[in-house]
Amino acid sequence: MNQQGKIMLKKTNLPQSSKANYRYSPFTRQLMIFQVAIRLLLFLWQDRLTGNNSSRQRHRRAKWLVKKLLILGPTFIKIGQALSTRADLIPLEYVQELSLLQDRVPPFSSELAVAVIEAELGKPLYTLFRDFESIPLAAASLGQVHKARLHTGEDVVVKIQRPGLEALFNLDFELLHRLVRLGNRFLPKLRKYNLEAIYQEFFELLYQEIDYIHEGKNADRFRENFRTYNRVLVPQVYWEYTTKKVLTLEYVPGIKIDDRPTLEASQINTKDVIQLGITCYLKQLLEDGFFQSDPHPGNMAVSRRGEIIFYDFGTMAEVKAIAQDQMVKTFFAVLKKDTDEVIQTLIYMGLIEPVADMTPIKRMVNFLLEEFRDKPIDVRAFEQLSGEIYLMFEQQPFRLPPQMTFIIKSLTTLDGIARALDPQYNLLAAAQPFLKNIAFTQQQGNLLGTLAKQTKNFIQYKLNQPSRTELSINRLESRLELGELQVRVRSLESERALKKIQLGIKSLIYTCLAGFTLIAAAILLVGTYKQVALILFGLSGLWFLLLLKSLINLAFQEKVDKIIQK
Ligand SMILES: Nc1ncnc2c1ncn2[C@@H]1O[C@H](COP(=O)(O)OP(=O)(O)OP(=O)(O)O)[C@@H](O)[C@H]1O
Repeated sequence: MNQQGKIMLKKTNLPQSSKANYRYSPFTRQLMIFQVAIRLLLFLWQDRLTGNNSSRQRHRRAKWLVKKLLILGPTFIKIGQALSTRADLIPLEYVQELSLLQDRVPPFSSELAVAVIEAELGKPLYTLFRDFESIPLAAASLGQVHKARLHTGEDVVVKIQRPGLEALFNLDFELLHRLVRLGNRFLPKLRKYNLEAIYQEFFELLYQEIDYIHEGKNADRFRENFRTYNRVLVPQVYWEYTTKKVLTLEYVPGIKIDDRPTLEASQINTKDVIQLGITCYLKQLLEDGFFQSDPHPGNMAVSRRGEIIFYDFGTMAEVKAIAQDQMVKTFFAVLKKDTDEVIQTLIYMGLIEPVADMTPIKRMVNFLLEEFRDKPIDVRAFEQLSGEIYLMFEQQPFRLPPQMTFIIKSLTTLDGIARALDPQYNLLAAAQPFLKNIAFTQQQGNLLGTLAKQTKNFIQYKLNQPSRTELSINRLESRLELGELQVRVRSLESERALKKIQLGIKSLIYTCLAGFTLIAAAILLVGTYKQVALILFGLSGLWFLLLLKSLINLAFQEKVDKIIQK
């Protein structure tokens, strides 16, 4: 505080947002959003028409979209980031490009930050804080974090929402809803994607993120869940300095969790950090059913004493927690690659919906168990899996519950962090302490019984492991049984063949119509009906165009078939 009792605000050197308030007229904003949507649709239509649907082209289009989302600002940056976890909704190339979409939004000025604090807390800044650092510790698309000190001497961080953000969200979501309704009305092909449900999902998700009271409550719940873990730190919330747009938290500094050189220089055992990180995540997911759905490296840090600090509780997800003996059973089911048991647990947790034909889900879980059990999780392998799903569900879109996609994304992110710390690490080995912890700290007879039984079964299973030849025959057998590969592929093949026949017949009809109208027009032209002849010429032109479109579709279909057969 300076002599006049006012806090001096140093000017920040960081570039500041020119459009800090995001005030647009509804008309201008509608124009901006609709322009991007229409251009994207036209690009996609053009690619489809010209058969230019290569992965390179999709990357090009996705890069263009990322640029536009950045220009459209916070709402769209957040939607893009949320979409980047949805390999079940959008093509892989878009997933890859959108996952590079960072909150590269310049910070807003400290004067604006102070104005928000004073308006929200209803008091001048100097009565609230003894010190307030004008240069933010971090700035993202939704808000920025400033360090401050209370009059009682405690160091805190103040997270301030970007001015005008809520109004922008309201306007953008209203316009997006309008777009969804228009799409459903005029583009019937879009209906099968159930855009309304996707819109609702994103709407709820993003509105939660701009309510800091909600975030503070999440932080309290998370801290309570980890109260017996003395190596986990969750900053306290200062509720008297918190509103929907201002969140004041205890200042808990740390080293960024993936910063291996600094961790090693501070003599922190990185293997220990990995084990603790995995244990914390498994606990969140399995024991509490309440987990951080976006555990990126900025949301976790390590204290000088090796404790893990969690920041940011804006995006928490919930699943049904499972009983501990079920957890042990599932753990062994993963070890034994028992697809059915794993699926039963996923259904119970609400992560998979039981449907009549569980074949694709079984294939997916089987693939995951094969791919990831003993190896590091590789995003590319997940992409390969999504590729298979895309192929199978070309005609019938397949949606995973959002929680499942959060878990997959979280696991791949955590895996990336763990590998940055120790390239040799193994997920299952790192998960052992968690299992031991639940088995031996609770001392429940029931649980120990399950553990003993499962261990005995597992040893028996290991002893009865078939030879390599038997194993490959079994695998072939189970693949046939699981995927009913031949039957399904043939059914897709026959659907594609049917589509080609339809296109062939269409082309034939258009050829006949074009030929017939052209001849009729030529005959009438030499007679007295010149005006009718002109109309018929125009009509034959139209048939030619439709013929051209159907031939292009046919060529496109041929190309797709060739790619699939490769
Ligand atoms: N309690 C805290 N103590 C110390 N530093 C903190 C604290 N909370 C946040 N930070 C710092 O601020 C950064 C951003 O915080 P946080 O993730 O909560 O903000 P955000 O606006 O939600 O960002 P994003 O959306 O990118 O995750 C953290 O990475 C951390 O460096």
